[in-house]
Amino acid sequence: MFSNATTSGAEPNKAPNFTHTSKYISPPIHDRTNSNASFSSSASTDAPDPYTSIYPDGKMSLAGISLRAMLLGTSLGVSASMALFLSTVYPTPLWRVPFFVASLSLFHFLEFYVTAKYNTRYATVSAFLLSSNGWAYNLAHGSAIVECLVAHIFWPGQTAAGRTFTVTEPFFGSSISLLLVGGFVLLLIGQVIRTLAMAQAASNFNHHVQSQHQEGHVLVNTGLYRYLRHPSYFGFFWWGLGTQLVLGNMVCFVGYSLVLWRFFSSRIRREETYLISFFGDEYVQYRKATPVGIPGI
Ligand SMILES: C[S@@+](CC[C@H](N)C(=O)[O-])C[C@H]1O[C@@H](n2cnc3c(N)ncnc32)[C@H](O)[C@@H]1O
Repeated sequence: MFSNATTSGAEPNKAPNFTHTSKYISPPIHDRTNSNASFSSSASTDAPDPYTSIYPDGKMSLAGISLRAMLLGTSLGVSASMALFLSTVYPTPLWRVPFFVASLSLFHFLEFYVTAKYNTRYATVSAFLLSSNGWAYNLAHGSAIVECLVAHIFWPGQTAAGRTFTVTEPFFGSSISLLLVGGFVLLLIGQVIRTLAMAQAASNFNHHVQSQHQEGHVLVNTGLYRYLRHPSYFGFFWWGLGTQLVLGNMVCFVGYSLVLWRFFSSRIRREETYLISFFGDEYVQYRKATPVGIPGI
């Protein structure tokens, strides 16, 4: 589901170097009052380009961050409104598609927001996790939308979702299915646990698996980490399956289960090899005492 760009343990994440002196470093605030200093198209070549990164590695583009935040916020607002409209005013099972888009928008926004709040030095454009997951991730979500649309257009009333909500049933009709409730619960619990885990691990959390012990990286075994040894993966796994139950997708539910299980199984194996090399017996004992919460891992 994800490409090596995000999953590779070989490449430790590099935080932007704030002390680096380069022509791309932002000028002092008072210089910005001079129209030639930065935001004018006629700025000198030494002035930072407001549309590209003001940081040396190009990843912490403030323009890129604000653009993504605005697009995700817009997508969340529009799709959540559509889901509400299609489930109440004009009831159709297809409310599930905009609901899924709203969940995805919220997920990616929270990835960045929690990083910015609790692990600020890694709050780069890539912290949105929008592009680093690769084509397979986008294909998975695209397939989920297609399955839901195709199932409801060609086999209305025949799918797991369609049996629950026909076009004449209101959103909170009498026949809310266990699958739908289960999907909502998984999605909600998954999102909350993923977000809380990132906040609790704070600077010890990194979207890229670290292969070298960084200064200040300590073993987190309190909070959620006391009960689950990979709570953010636990959250992501169950959130992903929850989305497919809410969509009523049987094919993608099986596909997501297999792909997510394989992904987290191999990622956890690799991550734990590094964690044992960082923390030795302390991690071995922690691993023995603390479950993952994903079946078979
Ligand atoms: C994407 S984060 C995932 C953290 C954890 N696996 C989870 O699911 O919550 C990956 C980084 O977290 C670090 N990490 C994982 N478990 C940790 C722990 N218990 N304490 C400190 N760092 C941890 C790893 O070294 C890796 O660089």
